[in-house]
Amino acid sequence: MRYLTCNAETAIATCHPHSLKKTKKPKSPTQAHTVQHFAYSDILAATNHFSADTFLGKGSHGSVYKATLHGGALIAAVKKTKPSKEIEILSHVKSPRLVNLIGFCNDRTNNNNKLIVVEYMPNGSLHDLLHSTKIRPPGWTERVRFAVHLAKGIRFLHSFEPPVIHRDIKSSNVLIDEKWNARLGDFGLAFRGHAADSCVAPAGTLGYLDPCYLAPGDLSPKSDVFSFGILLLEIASGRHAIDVRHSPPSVLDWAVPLIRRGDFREIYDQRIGAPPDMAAFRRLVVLAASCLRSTAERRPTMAEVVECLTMVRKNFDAPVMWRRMKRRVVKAREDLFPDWDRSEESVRVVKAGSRSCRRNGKVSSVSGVAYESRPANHTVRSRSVGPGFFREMKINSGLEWYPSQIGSGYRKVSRLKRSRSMGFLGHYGGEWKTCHERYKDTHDNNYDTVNSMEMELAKLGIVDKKMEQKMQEKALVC
Ligand SMILES: Nc1ncnc2c1ncn2[C@@H]1O[C@H](COP(=O)(O)OP(=O)(O)OP(=O)(O)O)[C@@H](O)[C@H]1O
Repeated sequence: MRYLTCNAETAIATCHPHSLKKTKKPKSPTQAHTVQHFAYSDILAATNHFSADTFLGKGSHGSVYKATLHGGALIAAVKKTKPSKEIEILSHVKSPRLVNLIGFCNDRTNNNNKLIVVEYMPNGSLHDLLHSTKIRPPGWTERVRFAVHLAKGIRFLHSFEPPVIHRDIKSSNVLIDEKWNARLGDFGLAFRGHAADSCVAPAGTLGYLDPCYLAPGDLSPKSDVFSFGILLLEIASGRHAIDVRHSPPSVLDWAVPLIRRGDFREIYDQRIGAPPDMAAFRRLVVLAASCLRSTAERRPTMAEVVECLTMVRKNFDAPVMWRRMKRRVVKAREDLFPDWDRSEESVRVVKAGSRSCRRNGKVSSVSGVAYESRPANHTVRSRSVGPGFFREMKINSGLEWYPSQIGSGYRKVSRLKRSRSMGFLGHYGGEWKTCHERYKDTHDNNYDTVNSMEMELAKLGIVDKKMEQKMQEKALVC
């Protein structure tokens, strides 16, 4: 993809070179941080004379190389940059959500140019992750996580007074660090100032460029919001911003009518299957559509985008959290009671009550899906359960035998007090016992609440703080 205007000299704003001031105290230091001035000979040595084995990639301004500096203590990326405000801007902004500047060096091959040394991102770009056919595309949790990281990075830039406007938000400028966090890089087109100060030609990348940004005076942080909206659609659908193999080629023209019609299932990336929470996915793409509104003023601010995405992320994470919690509790119980007869075990997890379930007259506090881990020779199944099932369970409080409604044989169930409750029954000493009862027997402790077991596990460090809080909220039934 090419820049609409890629003459960096004209594209970079130089109108107001006053220092940056932040309106809100940021989490990370924002004062001009130490920028190292490297000797050209050091860069040559660090990149092995810009050899092919240190080559990382090629952009429209030149190649990027991996550099090993300070005797191996610092790994960085070195790239050529045209005369621009990139170094000045980057030296004032530093955040874990950005590819930060380490230093620079005068380019001996062209005195007008500089080589900039930035943090090395070992896991490539978001563009490669989403579109490469050689690797497995990232799953939903990762995608939403990347979107939140990126939104926070842009919010950070916009929170300056005057704001920093990136102007080139796209998946190839989002790089992934060693901890698999997404960071925004390439500030070659970045501008700081207000629209009125802008005297530079509109610039950006086709497919991501705000249609409202036609003249220098049109520039605003909302142009970044628009590009971020395109990127959100790219993350959700796995489609390129512009792909001539599709009709319409633009992800915007394809997805927005589908969102308007409520055809959300058409949008998600089919390569990774349906999102774990369709309602959260709907919120994600509706947020993308609001970032793409044709009137810039009607688009949300990046602070609002972060708020919305954070909520979406919680919904996406919830099913994963539950699976992880179930695994941890099972493992913890196995560690504590090695003699537990797993083949006789019955595990029931009931997920959160859905609105449709309530509407259908099913049990109000329990959803329609139950997951069961059956005795060893049975496979794990899920099925819908109606009100009758739970009515009976309410009457028969405590532990009861229940005829199996799927397959043959009997299973043990525990009383379900609340939605999202989970019960474990084990066969021990000829009796069915909950892990809580078993624990009481073993340790002769007087535990009076169903949460005590989990609290104990937390004390042992088996369950982390977050999990502990979650379990207290949800009151596991043992
Ligand atoms: N800090 C970095 N760490 C690791 N790899 C990097 C880093 N910066 C860039 N790269 C790699 O180099 C490639 C080229 O980067 P560059 O920013 O010059 O261009 P681009 O963003 O791909 O395209 P354009 O210049 O058109 O915006 C990237 O795709 C990426 O794979």
